[in-house]
Amino acid sequence: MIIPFETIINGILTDGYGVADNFITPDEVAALADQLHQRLSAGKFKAAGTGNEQVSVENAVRGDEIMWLDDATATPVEKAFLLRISEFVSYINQTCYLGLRDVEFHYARYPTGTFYKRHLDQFRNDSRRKLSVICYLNTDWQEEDGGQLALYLPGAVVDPERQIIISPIGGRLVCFESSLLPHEVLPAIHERLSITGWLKTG
Ligand SMILES: O=C(O)CCC(=O)C(=O)O
Ligand SMILES: [Fe+2]
Repeated sequence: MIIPFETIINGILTDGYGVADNFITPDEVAALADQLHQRLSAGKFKAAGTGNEQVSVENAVRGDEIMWLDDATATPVEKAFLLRISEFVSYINQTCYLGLRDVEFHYARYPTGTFYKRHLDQFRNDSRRKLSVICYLNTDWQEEDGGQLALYLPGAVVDPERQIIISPIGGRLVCFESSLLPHEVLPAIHERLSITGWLKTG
C-alpha cells in the first residue's frame, strides 16, 4: 500500500498534484458504488452547497448530491475505505510533517448533465482543509462519459496557466493542496460517483 501513497506525495511535491491508480481495488470500487446507491435509495443524499451560503441549491455552480461519511454509522466497506485514508494520513505525517489531525469525507454523485464550476476548496468556513482528496467509484468509465476533473496549474512569469485533465476512473485517487489549485468538474454525460474529502490540520 505504500506505493500509491508515495506516488501521490511525489506528485504533489513535484507537480502540485498527485494521482495514483488502484488506491482501492476494483472489488472495493464496486462495493462502495453499490453502498452509495443503497444510501441514495434510502434518501440519505442532499444537494451540495457551495460553502458560504447555507445549503441553498447552487445548481449554477455545482449539481452534485452528497452524503457525509461518519465512523459511527459506516458499514464495513466504508470503514475499510476510511482506514486506508488514515494509513495515508499517517504516511503523510511521517514523510511531510504537515501536522494532519482530522479528516472529513463525503460520497458525491453527479447526475447526468451536472458539473462543478471552477473553484478552490479552502472554503471561507474552514481554513483547516490542507489537502483535497478524491477517489473515483466509476467502474468501466469511458471518455464519452465526461465528468473529467480539470486542474489549473499556475503558470510562471511568461507561461500561461496550464489545464490538466484527469479521467474519473474507478480506484483512482487524486490529491492536491486545497488552498492552491483551482479546479472544476466538467459536465458528466453519465452518472459520476466518487468519495471526496479533506485532510485537515488541528
Ligand atoms: O470530483 C472531483 O473530481 C472534484 C470534486 C470537487 O472539486 C469538490 O467536491 O470540491
Ligand atoms: Fe473541489
